[in-house]
Amino acid sequence: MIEWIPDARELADLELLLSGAFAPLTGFLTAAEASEVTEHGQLPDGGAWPDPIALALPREIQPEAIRLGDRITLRDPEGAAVAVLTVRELSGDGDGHGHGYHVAGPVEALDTPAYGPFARLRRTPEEVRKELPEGEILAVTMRGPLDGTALEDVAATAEELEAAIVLLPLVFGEGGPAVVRAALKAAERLPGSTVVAVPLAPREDAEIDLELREHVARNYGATEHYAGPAPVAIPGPPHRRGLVVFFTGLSGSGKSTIARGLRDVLLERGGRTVTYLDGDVVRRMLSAGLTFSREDRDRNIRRIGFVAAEVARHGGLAVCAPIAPYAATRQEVRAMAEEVGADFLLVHVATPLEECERRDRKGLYAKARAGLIPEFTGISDPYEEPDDADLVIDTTGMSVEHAVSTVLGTLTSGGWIR
Ligand SMILES: Nc1ncnc2c1ncn2[C@@H]1O[C@H](COP(=O)(O)OS(=O)(=O)O)[C@@H](OP(=O)(O)O)[C@H]1O
Ligand SMILES: Nc1ncnc2c1ncn2[C@@H]1O[C@H](COP(=O)(O)OP(=O)(O)O)[C@@H](O)[C@H]1O
Repeated sequence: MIEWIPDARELADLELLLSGAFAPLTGFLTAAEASEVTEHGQLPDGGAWPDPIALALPREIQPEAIRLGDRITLRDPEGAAVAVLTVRELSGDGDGHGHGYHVAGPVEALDTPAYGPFARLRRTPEEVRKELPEGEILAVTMRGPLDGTALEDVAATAEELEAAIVLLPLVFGEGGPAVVRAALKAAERLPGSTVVAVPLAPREDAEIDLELREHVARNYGATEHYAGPAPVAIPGPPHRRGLVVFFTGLSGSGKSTIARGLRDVLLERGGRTVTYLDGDVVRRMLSAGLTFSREDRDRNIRRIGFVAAEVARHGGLAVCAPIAPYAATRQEVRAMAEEVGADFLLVHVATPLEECERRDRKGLYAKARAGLIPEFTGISDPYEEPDDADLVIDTTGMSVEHAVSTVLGTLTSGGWIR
């Protein structure tokens, strides 16, 4: 049976497809529907629709594994089966790894109990419409608090139209619960108003975002839509934000030595909590039993990324120092950190192979050259040089202290430490 976990944005769209908030859509769009939407802002039947709601085939699933008519289970990250999608179309010009493919088809809800913050406020348009009074309905979509002016505007508009008010906090990502709290607060000032949480992920294009908000509002019974002001994003200062410092480089390049030195200096200075995910400790605990195949290296790096992002989610500073030879996997870890609102710093310890091999502290290169260790990075296994490093250090002829203070300099100039 084929099943997977769509990404956060796809899951949010899925919830709206299932609840009817994306009506008339009942599933993920085919390529033809999507191009009609993108080019003409409408569905093939002529109805206006702003955004191609698409579902990507995950890289680990081969396109050949998908057949028309297959029923695919879609799960949330905690494993709960959320919906079944019946495949109507598989489209795309993938690169052979399933990348670039999209799966289209109708979705059906499974009877999954709702959980998550404010789950009780995530109600379907049908339920909400039933409870609303006859007459005008003013729906307010919000991505942040309603300031005083906006509150006055909403109250005045509702009065003028003699409309009932529905507040629709648009919840997506870490900031979701705060938007619902803002809506509940606004509701106290707007008597008779109803609050319904809607998992609508923001769209990059402001016009599309607004149109989509209007569609959702209409489905919730709105005769009039008020788009709440865009939130003023004030990210905390860098020294309070979570940070992942991720060293990558060949074996013997100096990653662990610099990472340990950095950890020690940070602990001596104080002011930040530090978690050092030592490569050996990770391989012994988190990744026990994994080999050095591409799949296992990727698993290892994703596990490190997961833990580091959890540390950073709470404002901590995580230092990691695996080889991490694959660019795409390093990119995934960067995305994991950024998804929780943390910063990510990639440090490429670019000591050349010759120098690493000359050091050969553990005698591994000699063994690898002798063919005793298969798939050894740099000898018989690839290392993809980063082109997105925030800092590059070649430690050849450099003291350890100098290398550590170079990283420390970057942290200071970026404001992560004071
Ligand atoms: N085949 C092969 N290739 C590379 N390295 C090997 C291999 N087998 C064992 N070792 C030892 O394992 C250390 C690298 O582990 P990592 O977890 O950092 O590797 S990876 O990021 O998952 O690729 C690495 O340690 P460091 O020298 O600290 O980098 C090696 O000592
Ligand atoms: N400037 C430097 N920075 C880091 N390590 C250095 C430096 N100069 C020499 N070395 C030596 O290089 C070796 C690097 O080993 P290690 O830190 O375990 O590398 P990795 O974790 O990348 O495998 C150590 O023996 C270390 O003393």
